[in-house]
Amino acid sequence: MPRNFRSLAVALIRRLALLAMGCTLLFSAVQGVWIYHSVQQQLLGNIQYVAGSNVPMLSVALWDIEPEVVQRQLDVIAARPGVGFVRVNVVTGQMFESGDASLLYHNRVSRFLIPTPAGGGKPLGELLIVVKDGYIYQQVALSLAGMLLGYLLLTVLICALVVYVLRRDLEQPMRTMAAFAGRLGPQTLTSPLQLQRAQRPTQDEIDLVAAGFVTLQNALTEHIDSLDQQVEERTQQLEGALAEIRALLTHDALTGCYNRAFLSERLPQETARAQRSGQPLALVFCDIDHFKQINDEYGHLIGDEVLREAASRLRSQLRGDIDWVVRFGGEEFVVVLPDTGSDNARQVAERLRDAVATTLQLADGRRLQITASLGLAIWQPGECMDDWLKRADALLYRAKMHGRNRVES
Ligand SMILES: Nc1nc2c(ncn2[C@@H]2O[C@H](COP(=O)(O)OP(=O)(O)OP(=O)(O)O)[C@@H](O)[C@H]2O)c(=O)[nH]1
Repeated sequence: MPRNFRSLAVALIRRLALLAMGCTLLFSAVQGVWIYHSVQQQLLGNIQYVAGSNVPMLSVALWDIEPEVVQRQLDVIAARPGVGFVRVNVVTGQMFESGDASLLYHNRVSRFLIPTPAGGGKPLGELLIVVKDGYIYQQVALSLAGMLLGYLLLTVLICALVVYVLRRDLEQPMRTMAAFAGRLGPQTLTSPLQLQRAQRPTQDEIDLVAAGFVTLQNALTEHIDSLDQQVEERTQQLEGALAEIRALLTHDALTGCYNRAFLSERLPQETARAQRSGQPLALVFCDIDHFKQINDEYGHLIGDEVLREAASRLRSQLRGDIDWVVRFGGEEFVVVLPDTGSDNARQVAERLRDAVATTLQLADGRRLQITASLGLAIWQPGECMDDWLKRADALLYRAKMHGRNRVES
């Protein structure tokens, strides 16, 4: 988890809580004013009622001059909720009080005339009921506290519900997708994304993102497959090119025979093997007769064709996987015959001479007679490669001297 990570749910809850707090304060202020007025109205209504029910009794008590009764009645009124102080001013100058007299100067005062019991004549006095403002504030505070508690509970409930829905429908699937993306690698690329969400008839944003993931995954898989295919194709091309390069390193491009580099590497191996096994090893030096004349008379392209034809005819007479032919240079070929003694080698050399000696029919209708001279030398144990080649070359020279188209051994 990154250090600066902050969950969406937490961020949302913080904002929701702040908003709820702001709204609660605003509503509370409005509600407070409204509650204050309604409590005040209710209290004044109560005082009207109290006055209405007590003034007749006070009137009788004053008329009958019963000060104890008047005082007792005032005490009853002063004990009522919201009433702070009560006073009766009698026209005779007498005064009765109950409650906290200091409230008289700072609080709302309701005044009621006390008529005579018969109702006629001058009033007997005046009843003053002082409302206790503290009582109103207390009532307002109580109502607001209850309301705030309600708001708080509602906010907590809403936040809990939001957290639950966010966790289940947003946070968990997103965490699963993040973990899935984090685990993605060549081995896991084909493993499906499993969100484990309940089946719903509708789709939401998470489903869209998950579908996008699957599309991306498929595209990646396809891309990697096509890359694999390209790599395979390129590898095959490279291997083909490498095989060609290897063939060029050991083969002659014109005739397809082995080249001299191959001869230098392979011939010592053959002599070592012959040394170990005691088996004979023969070498035939073969040279096309009057090849310069062929070139001069028919051109180099025909000369090349003659070389290709001669090489093919030489190869056709040999054991494919045992004997081998080298283009030694120009129109000279070296044929190596492992496990071949002098009699057999002589027969093979004659066969080679016979195969090469032919008349070629050219495209322009002309006919071209070709022959070859051959020198056959059997390897002598301990003999080095150069000496052996020189011996075969000397025998070839002798075949040329003795009239060409022949084998000397
Ligand atoms: N067309 C062609 N000619 C080549 C190639 N390599 C060498 N030659 C030619 O082969 C000829 C060999 O001639 P020489 O060495 O005088 O031998 P020759 O004419 O065959 O005479 P003898 O060997 O005595 O019968 C030269 O003219 C070379 O230019 C090649 O790859 N293609």
